[in-house]
Amino acid sequence: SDMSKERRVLQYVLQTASRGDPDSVLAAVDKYGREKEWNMSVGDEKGAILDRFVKERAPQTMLELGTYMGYSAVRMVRLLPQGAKFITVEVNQDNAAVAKEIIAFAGLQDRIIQVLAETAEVIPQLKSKFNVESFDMVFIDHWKDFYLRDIKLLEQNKLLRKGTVVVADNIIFPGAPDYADYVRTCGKYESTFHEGKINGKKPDGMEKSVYRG
Ligand SMILES: Nc1ncnc2c1ncn2CCCCCNC(=O)c1cc(-c2ccc(F)cc2)cc(O)c1O
Ligand SMILES: [Mg+2]
Repeated sequence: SDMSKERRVLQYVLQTASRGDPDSVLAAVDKYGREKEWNMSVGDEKGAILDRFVKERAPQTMLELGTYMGYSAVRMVRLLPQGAKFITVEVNQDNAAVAKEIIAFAGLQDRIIQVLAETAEVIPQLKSKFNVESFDMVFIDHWKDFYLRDIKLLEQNKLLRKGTVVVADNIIFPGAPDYADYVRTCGKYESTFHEGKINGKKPDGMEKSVYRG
């Protein structure tokens, strides 16, 4: 069978980006998405907003739900201090394999822990298996109808603390209305919406929710 779209993106990155240069890897994924085939990575418009959140929080421990091809992992880890712990969870084996190669090409493999699992299974194991006390920052970008279930799992497993910044992609499209309603009204978060288009045209945005502890 011919290769998947994700494999075509990987091939383009390997052929056009510079090994060990995360910015060139991000630029290659964005360029392929603009000129050849769109892909559901967070992209450069919302990515720039994410950059700002990471720089402001300077997290020592970070969790990502939904690795996909590793674009947002490369994007965020390139801004983290050397000793920071970054864990990213992906359920799709093929996409996780593509992500592993993209992350390695960017030279960030020693700074990213990739986990192949359903989020609901791994969240309760993070403290014991990955020696995590709590997260300074979380990026949620997996199945939209799992966002609410998983932020409640993070709360129940005491993985959030006062000041943890939880960022969720796709609040408008494909949409996570139950999640948005929860973080905005439950009283446990200081929540703000940050608009960012998909592929320069489709209205979307990310919710930034700071846990009150
Ligand atoms: N560890 C785990 N546990 C559970 N599910 C897990 C998982 N790891 C992965 N998944 C499964 C995630 C599947 C991808 C989720 N993302 C999306 O579905 C997504 C779709 C769009 C989109 C936009 C315009 C369109 F026209 C069409 C689609 C944009 C985005 O930014 C998206 O993030
Ligand atoms: Mg997304």
